[in-house]
Amino acid sequence: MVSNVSDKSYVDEEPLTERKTREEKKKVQKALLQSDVHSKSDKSPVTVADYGSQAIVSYVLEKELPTESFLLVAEEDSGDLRKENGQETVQRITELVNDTLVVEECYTAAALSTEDVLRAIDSGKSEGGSSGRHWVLDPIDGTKGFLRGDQYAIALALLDEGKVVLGVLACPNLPLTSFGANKQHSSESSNDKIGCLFFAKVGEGTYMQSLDGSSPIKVHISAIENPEEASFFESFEAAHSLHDLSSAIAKKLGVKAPPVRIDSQAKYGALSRGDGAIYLRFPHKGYREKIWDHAAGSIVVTEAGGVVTDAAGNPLDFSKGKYLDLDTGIIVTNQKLMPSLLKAVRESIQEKVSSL
Ligand SMILES: Nc1ncnc2c1ncn2[C@@H]1O[C@H](COP(=O)(O)O)[C@@H](OP(=O)(O)O)[C@H]1O
Ligand SMILES: [Mg+2]
Ligand SMILES: [Mg+2]
Ligand SMILES: [Mg+2]
Repeated sequence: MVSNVSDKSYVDEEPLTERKTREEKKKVQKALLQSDVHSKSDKSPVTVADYGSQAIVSYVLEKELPTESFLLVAEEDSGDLRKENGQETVQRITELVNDTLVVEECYTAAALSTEDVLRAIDSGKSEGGSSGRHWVLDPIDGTKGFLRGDQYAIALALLDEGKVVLGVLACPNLPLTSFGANKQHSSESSNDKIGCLFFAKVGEGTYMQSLDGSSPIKVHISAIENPEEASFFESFEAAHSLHDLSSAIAKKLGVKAPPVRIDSQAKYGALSRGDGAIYLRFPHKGYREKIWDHAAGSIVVTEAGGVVTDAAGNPLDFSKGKYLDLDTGIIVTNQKLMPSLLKAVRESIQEKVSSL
């Protein structure tokens, strides 16, 4: 639920020229991506944009925070790029990074070398943990969505003594107005202005602004108490979350709307402004969730009044290093719906186990 709907600039339709520019940019983006996609050892995709984003955020954070001891836990590393056949890709990333930094005038003094870029990527090698402060970065969350031209997010959080105290989520393809059960998953289908930035600091609430810089507005999670009126989010990718289990849970709960499937932590952002009321995530057996996939999103939701837990109702523990130790899955909703959601989750999991 957006708390200040009187801000007209926020809900205006995108002018035709801007929409054309956006469509042009997307065409360029797609053309770039064809040759710039690689496969990691776990078979997941990584692109020059993932590496470039990590290099830029890491470089800028270190420049902006010179007095802090700088520890960063980030998804990507330079291992594959340093191999013999990685040279061309590093060159490409370095060009993209320099082109991007040039836009920000204060970073134009000297172009970064390929070694500077590799070093910036590798600044993200911290393991995290329960002591001190750690930045946590997913340079592109939802790479598969990014490749499809759908939703993705750049997700940055700050951990202090293992607790998330700050979160920023940039969602370049998320419409500024609602993105719920009544909208299709692809931003191509929408005439709304797109590009949202969510940010939350512990104790201070969650705010959203457009990525091109409108003034921030405070956002709140849905206040829906009746599950029949609720809609729920889940991963677009069936490989990332058990769609049949979430469908059983939704049915048990009485949710009528079909699932809204979108990629990335854009789900947390959309939830924080009340686009839907529930987020269900049940990875296939054996998958271990990483902190960068949830740190920023979880504070964006909790500061907007939501609750984020594992399937047993435990809060997420970000103090154990790179991985989250979870009971089965992650569920998110408002405080009123959480008890009945937990009950539906528990019963559906039991039924699934006993049917095996
Ligand atoms: N088998 C799996 N099960 C659950 N999550 C997975 C997965 N394989 C990859 N992921 C994670 O799911 C994230 C995307 O989440 P979503 O499904 O909500 O879009 C990926 O982030 P990246 O795209 O940053 O690698 C990746 O970390
Ligand atoms: Mg990835
Ligand atoms: Mg991710
Ligand atoms: Mg990623």
